Amino acid sequence: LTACSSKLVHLSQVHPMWQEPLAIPGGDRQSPIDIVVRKSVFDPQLRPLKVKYDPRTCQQIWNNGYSFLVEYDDTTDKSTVKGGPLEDQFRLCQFHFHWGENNAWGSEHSIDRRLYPAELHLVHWNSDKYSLFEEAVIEENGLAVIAVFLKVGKRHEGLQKLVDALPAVRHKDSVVEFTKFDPACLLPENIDDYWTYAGSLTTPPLTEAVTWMVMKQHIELAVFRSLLFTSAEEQVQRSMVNNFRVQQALKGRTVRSSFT
Ligand SMILES: CC#CCOc1ccc(CNS(N)(=O)=O)cc1
Ligand SMILES: [Zn+2]
Repeated sequence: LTACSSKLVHLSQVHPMWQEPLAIPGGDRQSPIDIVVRKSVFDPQLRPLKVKYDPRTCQQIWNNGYSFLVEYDDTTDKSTVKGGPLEDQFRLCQFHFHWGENNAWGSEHSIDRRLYPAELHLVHWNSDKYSLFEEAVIEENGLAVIAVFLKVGKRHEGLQKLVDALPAVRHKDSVVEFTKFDPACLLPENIDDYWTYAGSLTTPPLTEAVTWMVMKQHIELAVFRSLLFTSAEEQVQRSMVNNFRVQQALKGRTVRSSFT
């Protein structure tokens, strides 16, 4: 156990990939969580999500040693999400994935304890209230992340372009230009059915700034695990797998559903 400020952080919570900060901000709305379907509450006031993505805002892929991020130009409101549980408009800044070493696990959230082989996160920040991601990341209404579960299955044409670019970013800190990719192709057909709850980033800085929207419908693709955590120089190349955080306590939060 590590005592820090008023919070005791059990080291077993620490993900092997990185040491979690000793003082987790607040600590009563952490992510990810298991979504217990029978305990989720249908909220008829939840509107459909309105997603508008412009492929021209796609810029590059970056291997940050923990995942690979596809980064978008978020200096204008060209790629945004609003509606659903959101009071404001949120700009897309990047998307990335979490996956396991096999198909038995890899997702961060689970549905009635069911894990998926991987999970996509589309990260957005509140551009109605803040002018930069860095400002929004510490505000409780600052971020909105759309989570989509991935299952191993048929080839996904849209994603194949991304998978084909991954060998160029095999090593930590490598970046490759990547343009004209429409992230809407990663969304399931049905984005009206989702669960939503107040949570946090699942990677540092773990700030409790995220309105999560977890899609009920998953997408399918052939699997990728060709990435590395380590730089080219390091002798031992560790493959990048199991980059998910342990699940966190619900601490009394309610998970709402947009569907019955
Ligand atoms: C300032 C700053 C910063 C770090 O920015 C991010 C952005 C996205 C993420 C992804 N976290 S997750 N897995 O919850 O979507 C983490 C840190
Ligand atoms: Zn993530």
